[in-house]
Amino acid sequence: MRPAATAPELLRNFCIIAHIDHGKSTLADRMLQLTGVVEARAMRAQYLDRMDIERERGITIKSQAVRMPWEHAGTPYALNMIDTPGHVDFTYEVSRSLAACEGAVLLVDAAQGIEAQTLANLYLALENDLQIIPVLNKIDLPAAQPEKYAEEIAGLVGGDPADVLKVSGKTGEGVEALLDRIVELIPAPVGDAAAPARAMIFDSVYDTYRGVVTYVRVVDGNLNPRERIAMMSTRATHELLEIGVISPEPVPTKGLGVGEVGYLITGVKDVRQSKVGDTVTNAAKPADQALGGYSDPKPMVFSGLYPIDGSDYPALRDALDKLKLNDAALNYEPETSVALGFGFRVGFLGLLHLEIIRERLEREFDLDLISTAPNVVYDVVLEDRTEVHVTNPSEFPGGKIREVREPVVKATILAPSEFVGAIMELCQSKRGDLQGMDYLSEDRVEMRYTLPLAEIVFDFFDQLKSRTRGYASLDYEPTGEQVADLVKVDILLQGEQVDAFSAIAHKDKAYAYGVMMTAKLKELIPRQQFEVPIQAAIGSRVIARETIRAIRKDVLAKCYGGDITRKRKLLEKQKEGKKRMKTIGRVDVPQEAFIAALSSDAAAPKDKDAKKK
Ligand SMILES: Nc1nc2c(ncn2[C@@H]2O[C@H](COP(=O)(O)OP(=O)(O)OP(=O)(O)O)[C@@H](O)[C@H]2O)c(=O)[nH]1
Repeated sequence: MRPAATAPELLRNFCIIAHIDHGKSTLADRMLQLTGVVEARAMRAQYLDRMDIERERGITIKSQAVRMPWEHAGTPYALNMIDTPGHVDFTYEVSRSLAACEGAVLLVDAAQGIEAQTLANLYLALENDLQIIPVLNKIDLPAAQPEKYAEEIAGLVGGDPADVLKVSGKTGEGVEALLDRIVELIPAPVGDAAAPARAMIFDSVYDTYRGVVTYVRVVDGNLNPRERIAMMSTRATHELLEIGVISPEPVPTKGLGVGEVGYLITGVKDVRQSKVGDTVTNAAKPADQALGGYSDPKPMVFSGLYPIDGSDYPALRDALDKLKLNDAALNYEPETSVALGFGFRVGFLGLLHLEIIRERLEREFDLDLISTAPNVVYDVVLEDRTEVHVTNPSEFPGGKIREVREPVVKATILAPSEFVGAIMELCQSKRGDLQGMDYLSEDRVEMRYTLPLAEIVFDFFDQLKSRTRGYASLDYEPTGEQVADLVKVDILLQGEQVDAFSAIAHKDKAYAYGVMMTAKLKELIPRQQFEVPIQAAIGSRVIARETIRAIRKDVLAKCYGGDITRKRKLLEKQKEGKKRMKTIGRVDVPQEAFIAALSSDAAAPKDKDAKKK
């Protein structure tokens, strides 16, 4: 028998928000086990190895929203735990998950205290009017200081330090009390059961076997299997093939009512047809007004992706199309580069997103790629006030420019107070503006900066970590644009511009970029039969120059006389080598030189740790 919908007063929808590694997944696993959703025996095999389970069941579970039964004071409740990604790149995903909940468990490592993402997530939760349950985790650790951090948290969210729950996701201590607290404190969802159905899409994933699986939270009315539903933004209608809850596998139900969280399957094949933030309604009896949606995620960082082997171009296009099915935030357009041939200009949410996509393309689709140095988006206003949106440095307009605007972020840095000086120095060197500073306790400080996105995209996080011996944490969110003194630096080989190396830089840093790039290319490009000047220029003004001296490369020099076949072989080989060269003007540049120059320390994204999930 398929279960019927649950009454709203018996439902609790919550999420767990935490800084990376504070133990969210471990606590979630423990809850699944304590509520009997996953048996203790199966626990290890299944939940700690999510990828396997996804493959086995042929549905992408990712535990976006798991329903758990929990009895409190003799009454059976259903708790929906909604997953939120932890990294800054995906803040927009966090906020949409939060919109599906009434409460949040704010989880803090009892040995670490509050970190930057704890704050960022807490603010998002407060903006969504969620009931916050503060919890200290990992109290089993010898280094845990629950009393100290309970005070820190109480100072932040208000309330009595004694009310901060103390748990261990590892041993399970305190987790039952937490489940009880969720029932007691988090409000039951409210909605109009008699109104036309309205359900908010908070996630949608593509599954090879079942097509798109859409995760929804019902606000008003109800959705039932076999009826026709309509997407309110596009008016497209689909038949509801299956509807149900995840517990922990998909369980079809007789429908979903007010406040319920579950999944829908309609047989569409493209996540864009089931857009996150859209409202699902009943096609026969549609609602008048959509729920407040989310804004579309806007790509923040762009990079050119080119196959190393030009004949892989169609394969790259197919691979991107496939990834797009499951990632509505991925954007790309074909692009050609004199130096790199055919490829795509791809827009990402941030560097982590870029790295994930690149890695998936290489691993799952077996492609060898070059990616150009990532850049942010600039708005250039010309003298006649026309605006140009620049996603590729080589498109930066020449001629008279009135102003250039670049994206800025609001960054929050948390660190022990002894590092304040070091952090200020770093932020200053990155054109940061201190907005405010607060002491969370006597030895921990929160610093707020506005920084150009372009400055933190590269090695900011690495530098922050090294200057604070790993103690600082960082979070940031876009806050708009600012006018800045930016110029385009071109790199020229024998007077020919090489598009892949153009960069947009702040005026004070343009010279350094020019010197660095020309010196590096001098190392990488083999000597030619004529002299090759390498120049860096802003407009027509050359700011740096190196010269590769001429050489006559005679491959036959070593074979005197005789053997004609041997000579031929050498000449053949030389021809082969030439094929892998790109000719810029008259200069032959080996493919490897491009790869080496573009994946240099200066150009490569490095702040890896900033962004595990
Ligand atoms: N001693 C102890 N270790 C814990 C506890 N909870 C989690 N851990 C450890 O802390 C580390 C991070 O735990 P996760 O559950 O993966 O943390 P997370 O917040 O989900 O991390 P991300 O998924 O990377 O964001 C793991 O090595 C866990 O084994 C706990 O209660 N006690």
